[in-house]
Amino acid sequence: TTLTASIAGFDFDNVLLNAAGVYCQTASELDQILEASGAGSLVTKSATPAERDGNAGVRFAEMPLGSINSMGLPNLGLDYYLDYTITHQDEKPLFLSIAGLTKADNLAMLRDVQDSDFNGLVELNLSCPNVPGKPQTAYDFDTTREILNEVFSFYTKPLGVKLPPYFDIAHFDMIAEILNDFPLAFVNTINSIGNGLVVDPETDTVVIAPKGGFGGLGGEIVKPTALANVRALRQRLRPEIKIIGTGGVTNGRDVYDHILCGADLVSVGTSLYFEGPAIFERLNNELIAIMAEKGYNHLDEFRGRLQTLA
Ligand SMILES: C=Cc1c(C(=O)O)[nH]c(=O)[nH]c1=O
Repeated sequence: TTLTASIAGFDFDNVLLNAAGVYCQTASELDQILEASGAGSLVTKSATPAERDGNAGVRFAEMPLGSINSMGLPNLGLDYYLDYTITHQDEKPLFLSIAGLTKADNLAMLRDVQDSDFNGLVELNLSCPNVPGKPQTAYDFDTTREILNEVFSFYTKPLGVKLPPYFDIAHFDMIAEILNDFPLAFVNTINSIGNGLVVDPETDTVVIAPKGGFGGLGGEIVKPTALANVRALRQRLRPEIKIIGTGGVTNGRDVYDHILCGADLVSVGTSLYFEGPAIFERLNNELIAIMAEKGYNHLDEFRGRLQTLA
């Protein structure tokens, strides 16, 4: 059974990696993903130009069927993650995530990356839901088109975008129409479902401190939304634009379902947070077992082959 996939000429020896934000803040965490059996790649914590502390107080919590977070983009700054990825990019193809708080920051960081020795893939995060006062860029279609126009006027290395979940068929049409106009290597869908609210039944309070308890949802609970976004974008995007499926992965069947809906790679956030990097080997083994049951030897025998009912 082969679990290989490729994006923009990079060959991955298996489809799994971490979701940006999880197990990717420091070199020590990143090393654990890099060395984890079963992880085909890694993505760094979304970077801003300078180091950020992020939001104050309790900013992550487990909840039934998943997690809620309002980290507020804590990160060690672009140069830290550039250094890490440049140092290790010959071992595996790597993703560098950036999430500027302004268009100017995104463009400045991309110029730095363009002029650096980084030769991996950039994941431009247009979907951070947790910076107070900042909307999720990719819910603003005009701004999204404007940013991509400026990015591709100078950035020539492989680049993809991290998208928030959409919940309206017309929005799938609108974002796909924009993305199809650009030489994107991939899209990663979904980011957390923004601004959920969880109540602690013991204390009648919210469970995270920032933003009055509003935060991004991840884990099992988001799987149907994640699969819908993978499927809808696969059906609409040019085939050259690959898809990284993210959201709701807890077992091999979830990985299989993302691929069935059209994903080329699959990333794991909440479950990785709770189980640690050993999860990658378990997920690969479970995926292989499902493929064996169905008589598949290669992912492309079933990628994108979700059937509809007559
Ligand atoms: C980059 C910030 C993000 C954060 C965060 O740092 O709060 N949390 C998410 O669930 N998704 C993000 O994109």
